[in-house]
Amino acid sequence: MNAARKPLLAANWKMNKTPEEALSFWHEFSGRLSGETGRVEVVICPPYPALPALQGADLRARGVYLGAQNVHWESRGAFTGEVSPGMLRAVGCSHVIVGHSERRAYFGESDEAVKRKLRAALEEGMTPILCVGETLEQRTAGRAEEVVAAQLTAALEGLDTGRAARVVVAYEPVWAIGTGRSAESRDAGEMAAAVRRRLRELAGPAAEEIRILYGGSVAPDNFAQFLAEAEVDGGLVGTASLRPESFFALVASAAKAATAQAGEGEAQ
Ligand SMILES: O=C[C@H](O)COP(=O)(O)O
Repeated sequence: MNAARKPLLAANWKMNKTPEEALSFWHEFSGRLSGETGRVEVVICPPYPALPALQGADLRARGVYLGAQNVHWESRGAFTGEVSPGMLRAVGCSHVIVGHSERRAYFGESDEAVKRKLRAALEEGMTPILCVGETLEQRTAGRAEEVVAAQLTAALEGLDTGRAARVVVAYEPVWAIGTGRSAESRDAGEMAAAVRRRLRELAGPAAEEIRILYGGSVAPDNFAQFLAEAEVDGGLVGTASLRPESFFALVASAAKAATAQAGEGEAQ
């Protein structure tokens, strides 16, 4: 982490929780909050049908943001099953995940589609959380950095610096997602540093403002190690975000790390 960037923790519930279950989670989770959201940007990304229920709850009053897991790039039209950025805004979303590896792998989402989604989200004033990451095969072949750099280039090349600064990048090694096998924090730190280098090439000084998250089997017992890496600014969390107590433990851990870092900054 770096005191110059506010850490961000996003819950990606994937295809889990009805509106009722989402509200039940929120009541239990919010009951535990006591000021952590002043230090950490917390985002909850439920499935689409649960968005209105959470929009009607007191997330914003408690400093928590609402996000979506996907978006289409067009604003309206004959695109059966798709949802536009404006529609997400209308149900309270300020953030949206784009290019998650599950969307790339299971739904054929191309780099070009990811780029369009990212730009459409920015155009609507939303914060896109751009997911990048290599497969195990690519890592074993020593191509992890090259693959991630290409994904970043495809999504971000040509973006003006004002918009680029609003992007959040989530580095998620595909082999670590939902497997219980997280990356070693040192490897994640090295990949985050490689992401930052590529961002500098693509976005110049705006790169220093872009938060880089780690995702892939993040859990309360390993998260602090990732946050200790200089270029890791938070997490994109699947499984451990489904239970209020474990997601809160992650939020508390990030808030503690941010407080410690702010203290170090003041002491210098
Ligand atoms: O978006 C979240 C990631 O895919 C990580 O999922 P996970 O925490 O279940 O490994």
